[in-house]
Amino acid sequence: MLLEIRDIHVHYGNIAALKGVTVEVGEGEIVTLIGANGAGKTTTLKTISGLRPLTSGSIWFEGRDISRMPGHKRLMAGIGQAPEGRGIFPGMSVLENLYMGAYARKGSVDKDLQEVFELFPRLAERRNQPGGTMSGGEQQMLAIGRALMARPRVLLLDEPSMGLAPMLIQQIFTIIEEINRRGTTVLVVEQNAQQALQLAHRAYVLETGRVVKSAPARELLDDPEVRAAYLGTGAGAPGA
Ligand SMILES: Nc1ncnc2c1ncn2[C@@H]1O[C@H](COP(=O)(O)OP(=O)(O)OP(=O)(O)O)[C@@H](O)[C@H]1O
Repeated sequence: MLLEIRDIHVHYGNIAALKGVTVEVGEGEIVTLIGANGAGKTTTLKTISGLRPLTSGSIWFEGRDISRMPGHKRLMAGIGQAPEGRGIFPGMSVLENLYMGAYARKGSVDKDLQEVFELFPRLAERRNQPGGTMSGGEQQMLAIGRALMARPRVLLLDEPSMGLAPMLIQQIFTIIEEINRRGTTVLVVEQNAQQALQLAHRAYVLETGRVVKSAPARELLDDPEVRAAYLGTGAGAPGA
């Protein structure tokens, strides 16, 4: 396994946000975590990238226990994240934002910049525009592009579809597929379960800090409980 999250418990003060979450991500896979608001999806990603400490359990990356490794070292080790709510630098240009993504890296970044511009032609067109004046969808592209500049082995994506129009959601998911096809492993957290399950190879369903199901994504698309709870197409719904 490239990334293994083993039975992690995470607290905010006295509140248990994760109560024993186990997730595995194999090399080359797209894995998705789906679940309702507050299920613990964002907390899981933040714990993997080192933004939240563990109470117990462990995280393994390329066979190494990284549970206590500081966040910046995890980034350098190959764990890249595009955070929820974009998190780009609003006063910096698109190009500067992209260069910031590569700050912890050695070597030339020209090839990576070229690849990001290939994936997101819109960023190339607007390379000199301040990041903060880009549209919501463009900022999402910029956040993903910036994360790719670090050349991650696994890319953590937090709700890439959030706040986007349906056409743009489709576009972002197609690009994530392409990023994966070019060799990057992806762990994506989504409320948009339908799209996420169509994109991913495998999926985990989180409920109040626990994994309640894990299966090939296609199977969950046909699972009556998942359809009722997350796809709005359960028994009695049109098309069920
Ligand atoms: N900074 C915080 N302080 C206290 N509690 C928090 C904090 N961040 C998250 N929580 C709590 O931890 C639990 C898990 O939250 P988390 O953000 O991981 O859920 P989520 O599945 O990503 O939800 P959403 O889809 O709404 O983003 C929730 O009960 C939330 O209220």
